[in-house]
Amino acid sequence: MTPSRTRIKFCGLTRERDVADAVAAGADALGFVLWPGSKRCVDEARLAALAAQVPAFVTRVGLFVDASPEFVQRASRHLDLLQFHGDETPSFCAQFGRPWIKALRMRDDLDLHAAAAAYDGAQALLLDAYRPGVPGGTGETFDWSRIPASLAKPVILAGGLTPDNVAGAIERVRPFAVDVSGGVEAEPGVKDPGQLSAFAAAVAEADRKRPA
Ligand SMILES: O=C(O)c1ccccc1NCC(=O)[C@H](O)[C@H](O)COP(=O)(O)O
Repeated sequence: MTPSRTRIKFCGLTRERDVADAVAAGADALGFVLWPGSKRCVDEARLAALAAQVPAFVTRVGLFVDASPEFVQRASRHLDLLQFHGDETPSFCAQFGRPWIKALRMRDDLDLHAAAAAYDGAQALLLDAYRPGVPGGTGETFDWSRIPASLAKPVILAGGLTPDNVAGAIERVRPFAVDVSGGVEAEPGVKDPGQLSAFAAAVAEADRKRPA
């Protein structure tokens, strides 16, 4: 499938004003980190408040890192899509009967074709940088040439994207969507409205230059 435009997911939102700014900038999806080890973590009450502010047709994504099934189940009341960022198995991810995606950290030995086959129930694979001991939000890029031109699942490209490098990433990878957290922040968990708009503008510009 060749999408007509690159979707945008802004991740790690913690504040109402950032949700409003991200939607105004043109977000297709907003990510809420539900892992207590993150500076961007929101608790269930914050999640409920932020999720209630998201308009129709903008996807509310919850990020989990090896969470308990009970927690995922409870949080999913406020979510449209589940994103699993830890060592969750395909059957763990599928047990909630909700749409889900799997984040894969690009360790040197990761076989993407095998992962796409294993996680065949996923709606997409989110490819992120690998740093030992850090499940996500590293602010680091990885070698995009490792992503095959054709994969059995749509690719969401993440890891160290910024308004300055996202156009090159789109040109190189042609992902279904791009995901950014640190590259549009003033500090962890605090988005910068100018960076959100600049990122969305860079994506739109890259799409305009994309061959038909
Ligand atoms: O952002 C976090 O703190 C985080 C913690 C644990 C798991 C995932 C986390 N973020 C996941 C994301 O989807 C980020 O957007 C993605 O890793 C890219 O982050 P960045 O490199 O900062 O753009």
